[in-house]
Amino acid sequence: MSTIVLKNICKSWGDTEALRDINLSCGKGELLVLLGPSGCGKSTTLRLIAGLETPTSGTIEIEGRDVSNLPPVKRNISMVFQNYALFPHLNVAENILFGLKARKVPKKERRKRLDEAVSLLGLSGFLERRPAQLSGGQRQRIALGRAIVAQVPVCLMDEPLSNLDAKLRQEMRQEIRLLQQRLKMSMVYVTHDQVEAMTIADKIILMKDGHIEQYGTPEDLYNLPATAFTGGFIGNPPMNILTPDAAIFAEFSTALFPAGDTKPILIGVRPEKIELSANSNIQGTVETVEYLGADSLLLCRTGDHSITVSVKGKAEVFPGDKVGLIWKEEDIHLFDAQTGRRIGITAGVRP
Ligand SMILES: Nc1ncnc2c1ncn2[C@@H]1O[C@H](COP(=O)(O)OP(=O)(O)OP(=O)(O)O)[C@@H](O)[C@H]1O
Repeated sequence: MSTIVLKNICKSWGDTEALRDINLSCGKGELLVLLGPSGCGKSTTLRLIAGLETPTSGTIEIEGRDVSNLPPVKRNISMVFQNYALFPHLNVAENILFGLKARKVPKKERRKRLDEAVSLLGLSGFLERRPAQLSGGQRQRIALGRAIVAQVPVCLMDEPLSNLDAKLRQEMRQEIRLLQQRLKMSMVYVTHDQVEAMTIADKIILMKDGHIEQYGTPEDLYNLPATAFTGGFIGNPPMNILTPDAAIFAEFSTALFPAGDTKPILIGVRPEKIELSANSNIQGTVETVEYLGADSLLLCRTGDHSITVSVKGKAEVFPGDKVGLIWKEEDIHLFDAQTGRRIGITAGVRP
């Protein structure tokens, strides 16, 4: 059974249409990531689930109840914000327990839940400190502590790691994932960072301009992007999206030009599927080389395109070098140039 269900949700402010006909569900114990570029409507969707905004139309169900008209406190959810929303004058223990006190949970029960959260999060040495005396990662743990002691089945997270440095973000996202699994929480997690989404999600909802572009597992979005936008958003670095030129058609005539069909297309090729080859019609000039340790990223100019190529190890090429580029037919993703929609189910095959 789904814990959270949104049906036909629309949200506008005056002329600004933030969300258009959003339908989604988050299964019990599932971590659902809302992903997309700035302004696509992720936070609005989360705030609607939390009850911090009201939909213009549509309904929201949590654990089988229609909560569309209920205030946040009646929705049985916890929420973790980007800025942690901690009280500066309260110490760690008081911050964690604030919500429970407000809900008049008995003192003994509060103590028990605090002890559990503190040991789960490794905060035992810090209980007397105030937020200003803690690092960003420790503050984020307090915000998580609050969500844990609430002991509610649904937790909403709005960009919870964006104030942390890259290394801490990586550690904390694993911590959040482990906690979510251990406590069997249903979680909706907002981020604009596709690496974060790919690494922690059971399912991803990729949003664009107030609608859902694609819904699926991280593997679905990586292997079978439904649109050129998804291809260009998922992957690190993202897929190259190219308008085929004469050289690409010459190299891949059978895959791209089935009998008589001349509909304008785009092709998508992942940087890690491209190889350097002396025997290719697709010739380019290396513009930049970035050595990352395990692999190197090359930016190559070919005709009107800049193509990103990911090469294992240290690439023995330099800016200005002429290179040939090649990839396998089955690694080509075809998209309709007008709609951006994927053509065919299997990459490289047209219907
Ligand atoms: N209170 C508001 N009044 C008017 N427009 C709003 C309001 N809140 C959000 N919007 C608009 O709704 C759209 C979606 O905003 P939202 O904050 O949900 O996007 P987002 O995907 O979370 O972006 P970001 O990653 O930058 O936080 C934007 O165009 C935004 O300007």
